[in-house]
Amino acid sequence: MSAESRAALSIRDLVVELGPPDSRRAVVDGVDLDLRAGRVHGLAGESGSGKTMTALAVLGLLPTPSRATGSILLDGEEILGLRGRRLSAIRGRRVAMVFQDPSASLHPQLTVGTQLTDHVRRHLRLSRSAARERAVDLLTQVRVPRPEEALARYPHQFSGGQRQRIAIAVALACDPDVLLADEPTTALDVTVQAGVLHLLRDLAEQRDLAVLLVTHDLGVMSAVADDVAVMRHGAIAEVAPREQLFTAPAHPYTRALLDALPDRIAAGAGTGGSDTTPEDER
Ligand SMILES: Nc1ncnc2c1ncn2[C@@H]1O[C@H](COP(=O)(O)OP(=O)(O)OP(=O)(O)O)[C@@H](O)[C@H]1O
Repeated sequence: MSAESRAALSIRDLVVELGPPDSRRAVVDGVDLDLRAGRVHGLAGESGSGKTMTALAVLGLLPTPSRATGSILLDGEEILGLRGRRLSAIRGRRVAMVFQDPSASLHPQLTVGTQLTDHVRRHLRLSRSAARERAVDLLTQVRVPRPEEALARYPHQFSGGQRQRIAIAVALACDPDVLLADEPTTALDVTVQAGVLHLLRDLAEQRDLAVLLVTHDLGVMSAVADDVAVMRHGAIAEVAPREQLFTAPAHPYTRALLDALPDRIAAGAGTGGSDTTPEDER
């Protein structure tokens, strides 16, 4: 625990090894990371550095065969190694995840309304009308235009940016404390990326949500992350507040990553964007 508020999620000495016991390979090798309520924590690093495996370990979603050791505390409670009902009680309810491809979280043959209301009715035991009200409220929060009408539509009837907003609404349906977002804007047009990133930033603040934003793109970090951890070869090379990381990187690897960025981003200008849904996402 630090002098500040206790971390919503605290990862210590996480080691993830993939493969059968006789040929295990460590892809995460001693990661320490604290996620705090109301903040966006960036996890950057090149492809294959172990960012996704770190996030998947939190939710017990690692590929098999694999082994994860260390500690992952959710509000002080150990969740690494949980299985069955104890894991289900956490996955999607207290810790939720959105992926690069929103289709991974959305059922193509169910309306948005059904997906949102089924989820909250099952987990929160709400009446049909209360669940519908909550679904409209969630779609409003993620800034999907005309939320009442959106409930009756199917995922393919929305643009990629809107689909990702809907996937975020589904992830937030049970009011989790922690949201893991793995490359949530990588598949989107540059013009709509900024809107989704700013949405994550606002949701963290408004809902007191701890967000882990996994991306290989430091430009994305410069737009929204409060703190940035840089990962390399399965370990954290450096963690720092965004400003500090961009202006005075301590680790040579971070400096090399920053040197490879266009000047506009390295200066901390970010990817721009606004708080509203851009017209071309509608
Ligand atoms: N299903 C899998 N089976 C075996 N090895 C895997 C599997 N998924 C990932 N790996 C390996 O684990 C290592 C870490 O991968 P991980 O996906 O965590 O990296 P990453 O930093 O998220 O990269 P990227 O940005 O490319 O997703 C890589 O060497 C990768 O090849």
